[in-house]
Amino acid sequence: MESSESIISYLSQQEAGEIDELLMGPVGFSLDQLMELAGLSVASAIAEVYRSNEYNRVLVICGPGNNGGDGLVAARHLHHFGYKSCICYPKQTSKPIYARLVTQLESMSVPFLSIENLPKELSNFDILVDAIFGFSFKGNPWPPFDDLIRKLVSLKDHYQEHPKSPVVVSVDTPSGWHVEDGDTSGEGIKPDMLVSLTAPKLCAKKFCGPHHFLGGRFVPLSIMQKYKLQLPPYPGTCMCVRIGKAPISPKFHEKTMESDPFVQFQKWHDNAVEAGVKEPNTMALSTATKDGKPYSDSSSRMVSLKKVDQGGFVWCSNYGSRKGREISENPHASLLFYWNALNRQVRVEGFVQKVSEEESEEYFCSRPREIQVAPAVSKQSTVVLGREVLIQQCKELEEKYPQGSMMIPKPKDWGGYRLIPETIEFWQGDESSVQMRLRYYSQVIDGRKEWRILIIFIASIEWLMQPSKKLIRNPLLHPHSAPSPPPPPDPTTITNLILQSDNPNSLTQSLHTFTQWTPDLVQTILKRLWNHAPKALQFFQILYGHPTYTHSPTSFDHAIDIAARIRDYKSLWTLVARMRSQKLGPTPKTFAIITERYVSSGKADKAVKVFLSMHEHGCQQDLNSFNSFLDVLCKSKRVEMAYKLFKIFRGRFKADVISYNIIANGFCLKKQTPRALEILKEMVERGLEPTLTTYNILLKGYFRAGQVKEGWEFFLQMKKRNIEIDVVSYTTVIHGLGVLGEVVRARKVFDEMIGAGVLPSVATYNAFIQVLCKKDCVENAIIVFDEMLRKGYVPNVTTYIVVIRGLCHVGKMDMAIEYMNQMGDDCEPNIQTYNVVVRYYCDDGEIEKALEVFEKMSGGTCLPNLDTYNILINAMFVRKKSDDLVVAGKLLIEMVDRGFLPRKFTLNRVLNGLVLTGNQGFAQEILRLQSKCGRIPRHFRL
Ligand SMILES: NC(=O)C1=CN([C@@H]2O[C@H](COP(=O)(O)OP(=O)(O)OC[C@H]3O[C@@H](n4cnc5c(N)ncnc54)[C@H](O)[C@@H]3O)[C@@H](O)[C@H]2O)[C@@H](O)CC1
Ligand SMILES: [K+]
Repeated sequence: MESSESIISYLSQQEAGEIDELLMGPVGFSLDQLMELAGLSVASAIAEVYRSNEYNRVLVICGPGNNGGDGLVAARHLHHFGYKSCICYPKQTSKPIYARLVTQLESMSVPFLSIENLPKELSNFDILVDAIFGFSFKGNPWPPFDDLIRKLVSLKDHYQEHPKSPVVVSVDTPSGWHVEDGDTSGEGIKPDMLVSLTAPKLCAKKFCGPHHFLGGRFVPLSIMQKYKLQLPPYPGTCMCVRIGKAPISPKFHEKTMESDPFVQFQKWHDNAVEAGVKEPNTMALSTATKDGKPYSDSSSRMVSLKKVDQGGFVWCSNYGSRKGREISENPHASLLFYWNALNRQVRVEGFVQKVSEEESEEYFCSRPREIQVAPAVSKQSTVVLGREVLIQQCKELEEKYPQGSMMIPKPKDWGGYRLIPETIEFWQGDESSVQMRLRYYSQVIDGRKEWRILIIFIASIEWLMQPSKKLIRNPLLHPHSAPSPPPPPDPTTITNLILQSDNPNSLTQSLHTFTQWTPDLVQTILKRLWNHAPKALQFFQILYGHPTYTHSPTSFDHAIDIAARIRDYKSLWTLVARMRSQKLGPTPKTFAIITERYVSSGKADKAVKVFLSMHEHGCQQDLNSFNSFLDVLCKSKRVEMAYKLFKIFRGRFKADVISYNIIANGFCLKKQTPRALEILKEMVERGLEPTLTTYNILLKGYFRAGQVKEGWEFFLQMKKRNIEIDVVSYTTVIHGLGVLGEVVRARKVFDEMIGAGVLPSVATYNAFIQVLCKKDCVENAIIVFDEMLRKGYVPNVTTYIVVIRGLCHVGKMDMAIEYMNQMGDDCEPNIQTYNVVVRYYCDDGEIEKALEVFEKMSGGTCLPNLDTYNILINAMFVRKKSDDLVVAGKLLIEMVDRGFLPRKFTLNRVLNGLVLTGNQGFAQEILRLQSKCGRIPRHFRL
């Protein structure tokens, strides 16, 4: 046995065996006892590092010996700690001790999975516990353990680039490693955590994962002495102790933050202590005079944190000091902690109160005597006659209150202060360019203080604007080198900055200082903010005031569309006026957007007025704008209104074949093919020739109206009359036949078109795949999808949606998600894709998974829309849990915040639910929200 440089002993295989025999011989332990304690320490160590709310699903893989037994015990404790344990125990022994462990787990309904039933990828789990082999392992692992170990190895390879892969925790030794020489091949498992039992084995020297713990708190002094064991002491009542330092700067992610800032502070403080930060309690205290102007009338100094609890942050001081004086005239102060080793900072702002006299008394008594003396003699911040005088005073005090006799009394003007925080902000430095601050701020709701969280991404804009610091060169030193180009602007970073900002002034400043705006960049950002209309409009407005950048007509159209979508007609017309004053429009396209939005919000009459008044805004109506407007009306099934208008104005605008096609299409959409035919007859009578589009419209009309026979006849006629049938005609027939249940015929047409010299388009494939999903089976749809890929087609978002929906529909959710994950950069999932998945998860009662997808959307480039919110809110009533209703309430608040109007029914349902489950306070908040939406219920009382 040898002791490492950091006073830890490592055991050889033989020593481990000997100690084992001693423990169960002369020392008097039974095997059950040792195993119980070992398993408990493994579970405790896991719980210390991997919290059950982030890492919940655990698979414990148990080997044939005692190491496996430890695993069984650990699984039981983890279950009680709130984890979801699963066991894989392929070589169960009949020895009673193991049989009992198995019975215990079975009685708790902990599932046992056979090797065959293990998921192919172990990535379904958050934690994999390797309890396969311990210190008695020799040679190479035999089946089936060789395969299991290989799985653990390849998992690490496969998931190296993936941020969320399961962590591997090895019990006593990493299985497959030589007990003394470690991972000699270099191809063994690489656990993230090792829990050494009794004492680390020699192989543990080679462990280089982030978490090494020692467990098995049962070694008596006799064994310690006999083997000269040097081991770290177990703190307090802990079953395990960390060996070595905690990893520096664990990843900082908003999802892992606590909802209570005091709990979060404690967590970071603990990390600082574990990481060996020298003075984790030291903080800078800043105070100010009454009208505290910065620099002149404020002051900072380091003080030591005495205590932190839900009441606030406490430190002690002389009340007569400068800080004391400043606090007495201005109770606002701030604290700043900086934990260098972790690159973390916490800022606390709030106001300060003196603690009670008793509390101060208590703090004073708890101080070591040497520190009691100083405040007792010093009058802080007053001039002392000399060092000697002070030393003399200390001496006198010591004589007056000799050690061990009377206590030194607390000086009158010494005591504690408590800062009651209003905001607490956590910051962690990061390698990446986007850094995050998390700010908690308190709000009083119904007399109760509640914490809200604000996530702020920083360094983004400045970083975008300047060449990175490393690139800055002194032009005098490098006269010939071209200035480094600034890094390309990143729309995601800017979008996040806008989403997270709660301060319009600083956002304006950031966006204005950036000078490289282009219409493309602005449009990308507007698109990303599509489902957060208020933010999108704020962004547009800020850039409208930009010193050098001017919006393009397309950006104006985007902004107008967004304003119209949330029915903010005032902003809409302001934007139109601005467009005009800048001589950028409004264009016919602008009016197409405006009229479409009016029509879709049920204001068709208003839309007509807008169309007829276009010229008053400086945009003359013409045939194109007339046709566009007719199309808007027809597509929203207002064909009668369109037809009336058409009859009035066809002379004025000289209606063409496109106008007639639009009206005919309008009737087809309403399944009125005879009316469509009438219109077309009229057209021919007026001397206008039908085009291929005209025929395709009719063809589609027949199928839409369910007239398969007529549709088919018409198709044959088209062929017969030598009309050059195009890919649209074929796609229409394939889709039409298929949707009406004629899958075999649809397939025949699909096969036939290539023979006829017409190549299917992606739309044709989409139509066919959809037909197969709906009327045949999803497996066949996937065959066609694969064929499409093989032939070099690039599927689009619709293709994926169709396949994903098909899979969801038959309950193959995992596969659907796989397809969604396959969608590349050029074809990212859009809102419809997400909504399909969210909807099916909700329908299956998998609310958590639905919320997980929702979270992913909220944090990504595709924000949720009205449908997403409606689907999720409705799902929150299924389980009849009061927590779910709170989530529903939060979703409501968020959707209104983003410019979506909830239905009255939805609002009332959530309100009722909250009241019935005793959430009156929150219900009040929803009620306020309701008045904000202008939808106050008539018969509602809290
Ligand atoms: N202080 C101690 O001695 C304690 C030991 N405990 C645990 O007990 C472990 C040691 O237990 P065991 O001695 O039962 O042995 P292990 O659990 O290390 O495993 C040995 C088992 O694997 C089999 N085996 C050995 N080499 C193999 C190979 N190449 N391929 C396939 N199978 C192989 C053996 O037949 C035996 O069944 C420790 O690592 C620790 O986890 C704890 O339960 C409690 C206290
Ligand atoms: K192991």
